[in-house]
Amino acid sequence: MLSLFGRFSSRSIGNMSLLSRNCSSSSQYETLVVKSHSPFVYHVELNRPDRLNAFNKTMWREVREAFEALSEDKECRVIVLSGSGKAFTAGLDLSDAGLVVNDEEDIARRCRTMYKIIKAYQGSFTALEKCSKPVICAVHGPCIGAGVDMASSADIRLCSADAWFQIKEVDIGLAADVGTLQRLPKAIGSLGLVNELALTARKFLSAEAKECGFVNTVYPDKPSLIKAAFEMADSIASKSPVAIQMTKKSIVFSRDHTVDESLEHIAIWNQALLQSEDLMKSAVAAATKSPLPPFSKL
Ligand SMILES: CC/C=C\C=C\CC(=O)SCCNC(=O)CCNC(=O)[C@H](O)C(C)(C)COP(=O)(O)OP(=O)(O)OC[C@H]1O[C@@H](n2cnc3c(N)ncnc32)[C@H](O)[C@@H]1OP(=O)(O)O
Repeated sequence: MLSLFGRFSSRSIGNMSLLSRNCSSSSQYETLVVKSHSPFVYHVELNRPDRLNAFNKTMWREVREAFEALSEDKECRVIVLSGSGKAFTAGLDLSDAGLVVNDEEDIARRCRTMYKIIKAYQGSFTALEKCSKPVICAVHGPCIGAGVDMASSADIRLCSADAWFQIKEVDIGLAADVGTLQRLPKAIGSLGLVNELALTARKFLSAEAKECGFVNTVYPDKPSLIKAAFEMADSIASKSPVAIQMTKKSIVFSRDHTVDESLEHIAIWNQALLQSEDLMKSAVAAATKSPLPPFSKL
């Protein structure tokens, strides 16, 4: 495997298929730490700190597997995503991108292989959006290239003051292709700013990320960021999982559909979900000014 850039030497080259292996949410991963943090709250930590959590082939695969597993895990109601070490992520692993793969001579065959890789990498971040549980993305330090794609597919973004973001792809000769150009305009509501950031690859700092609405809140440092992310997660986990999962589903659906289509979508779902025991339990708690009751697993 050739390195895309000589300076980023190849240290760990994943040799497993992009599209293989199913893990449960408690499985051991090579590039992630996935663990239960508090009742119904899971922590997914990008864990290649010596490579600044750059995405090698194994990490691309494991991210998809982890979020697909957590989506089905009844012990999980909400997920905090963060990075270990000094960066959230330096983006694509330039020594193990999986993009210089082709020994096939024919262009059509090479294209087919490349298409499958791009679709698989897209699927890794779409797995956050498709995950039935909300994902809170807590960014510290550099968040570059694929990192912005990943953060864009989370439901809530928080960051520390030292966080900085960069849609770096044009600097390495790529048009970003795993979600930033599709999701960021909808997250920050300014196509003009997305154009500027994606076309110039200039860095934007935590204050600008907050100002444009990409992150909700900026915390002074990583410990306070992580603490706040888990407090938010605990609050979400205390609520009806029926209500939380449907709220996420409806918000994601509504982003990409008309108001009429989205109202129809929630009406069809809620004709069933309004009959859930969670509604009655929550309504009684509200009426009697009692704390929320425990909810059955979902
Ligand atoms: C189908 C395609 C799908 C997705 C495409 C995504 C595109 C992208 O993600 S584009 C962005 C690619 N990333 C970069 O260009 C960032 C490169 N890194 C840096 O510029 C710097 O490392 C830094 C983030 C500014 C941090 O600098 P510094 O604090 O000085 O740390 P370093 O000494 O540079 O890095 C420490 C260590 O990590 C290795 N490393 C850093 N980034 C990457 C990377 N992207 N890929 C592989 N390895 C990386 C770096 O080589 C160092 O390793 P040593 O062995 O200690 O030298």
